[in-house]
Amino acid sequence: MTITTLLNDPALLQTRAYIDGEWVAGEAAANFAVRNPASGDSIAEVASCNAADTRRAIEAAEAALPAWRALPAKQRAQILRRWFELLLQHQEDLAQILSLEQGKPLPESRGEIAYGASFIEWFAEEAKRAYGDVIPSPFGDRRLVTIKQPIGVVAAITPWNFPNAMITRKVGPALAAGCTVVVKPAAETPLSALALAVLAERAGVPAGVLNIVTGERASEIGGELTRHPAVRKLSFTGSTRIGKLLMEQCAGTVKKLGLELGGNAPFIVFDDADLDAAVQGTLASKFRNTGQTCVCANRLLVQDGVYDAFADKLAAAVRKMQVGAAHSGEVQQGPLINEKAVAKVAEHVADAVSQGAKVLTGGAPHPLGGNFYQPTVLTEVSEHMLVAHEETFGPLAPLFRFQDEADAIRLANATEFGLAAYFYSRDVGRIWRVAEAIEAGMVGINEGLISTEVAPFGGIKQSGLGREGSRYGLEDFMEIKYLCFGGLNS
Ligand SMILES: NC(=O)c1ccc[n+]([C@@H]2O[C@H](COP(=O)([O-])OP(=O)(O)OC[C@H]3O[C@@H](n4cnc5c(N)ncnc54)[C@H](O)[C@@H]3O)[C@@H](O)[C@H]2O)c1
Ligand SMILES: O=C[C@H](O)CS(=O)(=O)O
Repeated sequence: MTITTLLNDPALLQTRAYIDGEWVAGEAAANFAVRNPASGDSIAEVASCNAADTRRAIEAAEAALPAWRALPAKQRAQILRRWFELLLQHQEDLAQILSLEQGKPLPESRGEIAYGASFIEWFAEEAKRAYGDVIPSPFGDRRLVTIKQPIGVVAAITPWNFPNAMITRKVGPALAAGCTVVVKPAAETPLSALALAVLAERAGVPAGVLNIVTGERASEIGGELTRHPAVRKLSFTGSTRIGKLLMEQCAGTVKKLGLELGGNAPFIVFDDADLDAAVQGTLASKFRNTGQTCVCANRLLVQDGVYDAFADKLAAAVRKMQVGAAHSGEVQQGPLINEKAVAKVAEHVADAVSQGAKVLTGGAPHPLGGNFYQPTVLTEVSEHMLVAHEETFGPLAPLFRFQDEADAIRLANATEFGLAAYFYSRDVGRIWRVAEAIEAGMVGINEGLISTEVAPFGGIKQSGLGREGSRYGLEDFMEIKYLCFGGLNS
């Protein structure tokens, strides 16, 4: 299947990098292959950029900054609005591209395109609300105000698991604030990023305001983005390991940081929970994107009295899930992104079983082979197992037992991560006690799907810094300037 036969608008399939409003092959005129994770087939050959190309992109963003930041916010908002409308008009094509290069089922890809577009819509509106302050002056001869100004050139480095939304969740507020951006998408999924740039160009985003630097040499490109003095902020979404590395690299030029990192979400089922609702919440939270989201339930903590009933209900629901390639028909679980991801799931299952866990369903690679793994439920899992401390990032639901509320909170918080957490209870006192005690940036209460553009997305502890989306998201791309007007009595 060739990708262009799937598209209504084949021009959305770009394979060159986008620098200073030009589609370029890159200095070395080299390419790298983008592959379909369901089959391993090459989908396209994409420009492989190097440090020199990255410098050119940063210089283009720097040159475009004065005019873009000087544009009245309402005009920036109008351009973002047009981009949002184009994203929705081309939702099907963008979803086809996304499913082919990332593997998620088409309904999930359509959902991601709508979710990604919602950030552009939201920040088109927020652009016009970057308010300052008038501060009551303690001085008779002075007046005090603050104004908000864009941080400047932003570098954005994004992951493969949401190759559309993780870019718009950064570029939306950055452009709304008056910043210009250089994006380095994951080498696994550059086509979605390039398609976003095609539509941004059509929407009227000026040359140099948005740049897409594609390539498989992440450390070379990232080295330039994190050390170049013209870059004033790095916005990174990815693993905690790489986030820490990039933090260190940014220190030399004291860049502002936005970090959306790894997770290890607890999903707590109390004995007063609606078990059917908890099962649906688990399917939504644990198995979305075949378990490859940062906010996936990673540990299911189930109170002793309902453990067996919940385990049986969950296993029955998981067994019904269809596994297959996105374009093979109606499936709920796709392939993992690569064989390394499959190996990690297999390692977590083998480690747990070797220490006494039981396989209730799944527990082995899928008969389809390749990057497909059976959706799996393990019982009798304990906190000494790898799956208790590491983010699995795959279709594995490990069930831990707990006795009481204090035990649940202790287990839930026994991690260096603090991105998302979930719990099911119908006791209002318990809900408030647990919601306040749990160490996470976002908490789903009787709900497994919590992400939306209107709410602050982000974590605490080693899950990151800052928030994306919501009314807070624009602040993360702005500086506050304090103005003191003196001499009023002279
Ligand atoms: N908190 C969030 O919002 C969020 C969202 C999605 C994914 N994640 C996390 O990301 C991880 C999975 O995504 P991943 O495998 O793409 O993560 P990753 O950290 O390996 O890669 C993320 C991005 O960083 C780039 N990168 C890798 N090494 C680099 C280097 N040395 N210098 C510069 N760039 C480099 C990659 O090319 C990619 O673009 C998981 O831990 C997941 O929890 C977090
Ligand atoms: O995994 C990355 C995304 O942030 C997940 S979500 O779609 O924003 O919940």
